[in-house]
Amino acid sequence: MDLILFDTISFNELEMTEGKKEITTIGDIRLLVDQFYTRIREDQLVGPVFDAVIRDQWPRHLEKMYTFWETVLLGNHTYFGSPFPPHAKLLIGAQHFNTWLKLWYETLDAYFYGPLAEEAKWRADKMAAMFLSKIEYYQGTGKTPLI
Ligand code: HEM
Repeated sequence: MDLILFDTISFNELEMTEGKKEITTIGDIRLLVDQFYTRIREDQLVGPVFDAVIRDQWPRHLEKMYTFWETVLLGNHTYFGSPFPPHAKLLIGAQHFNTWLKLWYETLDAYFYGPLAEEAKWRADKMAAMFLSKIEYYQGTGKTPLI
């Protein structure tokens, strides 16, 4: 009986991590970011919002996002921007952020497991909530964001 239980647990753990890896290198960050924005661009709700701003500058945007997530997850400080301002005047709300987060979680779960994969979800959750609350504030008051 014990043996059967042990086998079941091992099998489940194997299935959860099979073909996946922990996030450890800039190559992992690039894979994550590339796969995520491929999903973003294919999405009918959020894809057009990105494309309207980024147009033919996707390589530049992806390079910036590699540095952002490399800084957040690997602690190599290569991103020196201000994340919020490009979002301040976008006509987006809770539904857009929910879709963004769903695609982010799906991409992470498709390729990665482990503490940094979970941290990537946690960080994105917090930033999405912060962005949304600032956007709603600016949309409600008509004020211009300072930072
Ligand atoms: C539906 C939700 C979102 C939309 C539509 C969106 C859209 C955009 C757009 C249009 C840009 C500017 C790209 C450019 O000018 O090249 C941008 C930049 C960026 N976004 Fe988002 N974004 C969303 C959510 C998020 C979230 C949740 C995060 C953080 C986890 C994030 C992090 C960033 C960062 C770091 C930049 C670069 C800022 C800089 O110029 O330094 N975005 N985003």
